[in-house]
Amino acid sequence: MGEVDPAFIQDPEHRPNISIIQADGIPVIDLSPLTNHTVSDPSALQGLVKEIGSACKEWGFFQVTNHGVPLTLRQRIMEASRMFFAQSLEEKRKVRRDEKSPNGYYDTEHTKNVRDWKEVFDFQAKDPTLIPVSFDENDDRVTQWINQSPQYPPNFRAIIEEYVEEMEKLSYKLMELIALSLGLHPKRFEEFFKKEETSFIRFNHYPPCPYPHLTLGVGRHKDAGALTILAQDEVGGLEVKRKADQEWVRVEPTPDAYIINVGDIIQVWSNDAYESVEHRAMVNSEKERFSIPFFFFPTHYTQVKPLEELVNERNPSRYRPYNWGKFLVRRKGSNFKKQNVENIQIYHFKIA
Ligand SMILES: O=C(O)CCC(=O)C(=O)O
Ligand SMILES: [Fe+2]
Repeated sequence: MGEVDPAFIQDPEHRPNISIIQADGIPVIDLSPLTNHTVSDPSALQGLVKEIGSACKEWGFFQVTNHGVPLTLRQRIMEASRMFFAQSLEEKRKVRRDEKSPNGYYDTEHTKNVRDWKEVFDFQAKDPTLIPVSFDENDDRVTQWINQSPQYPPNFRAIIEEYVEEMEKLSYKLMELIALSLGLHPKRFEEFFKKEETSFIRFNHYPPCPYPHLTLGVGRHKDAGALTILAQDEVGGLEVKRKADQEWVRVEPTPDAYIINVGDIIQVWSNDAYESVEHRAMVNSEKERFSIPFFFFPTHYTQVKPLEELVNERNPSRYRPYNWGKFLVRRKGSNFKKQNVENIQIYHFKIA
């Protein structure tokens, strides 16, 4: 093995610590009260809502069990992902993304301008997805992002579509619980997503890496959307920055659980009551690893700002409104290739 390409090397202060701390305490929340009661009967859900609220406040991350997503579907999609990535680079590049059409395969993603040790396949939940042409505030034109259909495995697209439907169902349930935990109407968030959400699903493949002390599968970052629902395989590697002491702690794989995290949009909607937490993925020198995050994103025309019910004179709004579609377009462009400027972040909209 030759020298590592410098594009992959993390600055010394961001390199992974090989002697990891086990995450004690990422809450595991049993969602079975949801299947036994409907959210229209909030009293039956009080305990659950409280657990969700504390997890969002104290960790920004939690795992859910009894979530209703069939295990067989999860196994099928994991297997399909393995089959897709096992193909030659030439085959995968037939469904490659480019700057204009950001869905499909690529292996050159950068997080904070350092290259990630991974390859990826992205697929929009809605096909087509409506999105602004550019991040220029004065440009009102809207375009469509469409999906690419890999030829192999043959039923990949159908499995993805079935799985995305389950991810959407779970996202809506979680948003209802989060709304209740903030004292809001359970359907408060629905209008931001219905029909024209910009959500997407990502297939991550982290090949074995001979330099696990220098590189990361995904560098430290916060998720920009509302919620992320992550399936990770049994290898493990996800690390979360624990709010209590700012230490990196590992989230151990749990076979049938999903890992949920609050994204930047919930941080803004809740006016910082719930914070989006930094996380990253380690690579492994021996084993390859697969993960599948679903990013629940609102409609492109959503103006993201703290909810009126959650601000008052004593707790004034901490953010200026921003347009989600413009934010997303700008973000996608900068993840695609190394740039010399910092990525757009929600703190750019923070009211000092
Ligand atoms: O693979 C993982 O465990 C995390 C991936 C992630 O954080 C992301 O894709 O945003
Ligand atoms: Fe992430």
